[in-house]
Amino acid sequence: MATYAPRVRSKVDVFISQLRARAGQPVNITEWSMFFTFDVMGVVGFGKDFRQLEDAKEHSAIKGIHDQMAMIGLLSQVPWFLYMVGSIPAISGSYYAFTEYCYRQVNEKKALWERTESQDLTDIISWLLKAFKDNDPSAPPSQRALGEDGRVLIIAGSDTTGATLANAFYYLATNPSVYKQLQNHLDTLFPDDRESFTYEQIRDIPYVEAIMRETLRLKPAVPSGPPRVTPPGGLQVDEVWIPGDVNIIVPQYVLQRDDRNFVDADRFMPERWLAENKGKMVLNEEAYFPFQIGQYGCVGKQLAYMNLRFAIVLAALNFDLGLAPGEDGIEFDTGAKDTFTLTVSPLQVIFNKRMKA
Ligand code: HEM
Repeated sequence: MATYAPRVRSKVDVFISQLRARAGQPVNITEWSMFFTFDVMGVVGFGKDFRQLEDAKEHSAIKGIHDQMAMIGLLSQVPWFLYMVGSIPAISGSYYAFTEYCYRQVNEKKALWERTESQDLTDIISWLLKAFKDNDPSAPPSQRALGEDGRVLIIAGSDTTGATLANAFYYLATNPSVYKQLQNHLDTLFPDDRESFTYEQIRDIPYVEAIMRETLRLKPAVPSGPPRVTPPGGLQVDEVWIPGDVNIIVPQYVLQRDDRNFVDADRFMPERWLAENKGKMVLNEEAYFPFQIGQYGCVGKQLAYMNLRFAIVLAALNFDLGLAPGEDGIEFDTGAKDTFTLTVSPLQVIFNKRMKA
């Protein structure tokens, strides 16, 4: 993870400088959050910069993924059908184009390795490629599976983190007292310099952690979670018997908003996660699992946190923010769709440069 920090930081710096250039004007923070997280995943996933932040527009390979997520959301309950549809260009359109793009990146890297015999292990796909070449038992079983891993990596890492960052900005813009408290806290930690801290210095700031946790509790980026299959002998859950080989889901969104698990469960209250309140406000921590748990739990959790920590801390140190005139946030708050990952609506936010205290 430590080797990713400078690359993530350099992308966050572009993100912040673009917000600075648009200070005082409405910014669609959903779009910019996605630019940021897709760019990061391109760089640390493939060693390929999509440069969406620099160009202020969506890369052609990524265009359309969000429309296609609707199809994925619907068909992921029938994985074999999704696989089949995803392979037919005429039906799957830009989803197919993105798949092809990812396969090409993996193939190019593989060819480069074969030509140069140098194995540059600075991005995630290179580790998978190395495992594949070494016939490691953990490796993807075929060239196609390797390409699929590349595709899944980008979608799983970018869409989720981008939606979470946009959600965090929504909560910060609509809860000014929380944002002020965050800024005061960070000002105390970094009184003289708002830019040159290390990742180590921001990786465990309780109020920042609380804001991320609370955002992921109310708006988990994979709201229903992937399906699981019951064991062949069936499964007893309290008084309910589920037969064997049945697909089930345990939706985070529902459990994480249940008053039996969290006091005032529908309200954004980051302070519930602070040590002094947790015992009273988090009634059942086992019901909190935005990254899922167990051996199939998200492999990218720490990378997601790194993106979010850098972006939230730098934004709070550099800007005051609020919803843009004419933006009430209602469509953003209520119109998000469960398309396997969470598809969020545009949100117009104004960032104003902070005066030096
Ligand atoms: C806030 C951000 C994120 C959330 C909420 C999230 C959540 C999840 C969840 C719930 C799963 C399903 C786990 C299971 O099946 O038990 C998952 C899988 C996965 N995540 Fe994340 N994730 C996030 C960010 C990332 C990042 C940054 C990466 C990049 C490395 C990543 C890579 C993956 C991969 C490769 C899988 C496996 C997908 C598969 O098996 O098809 N995720 N994630």
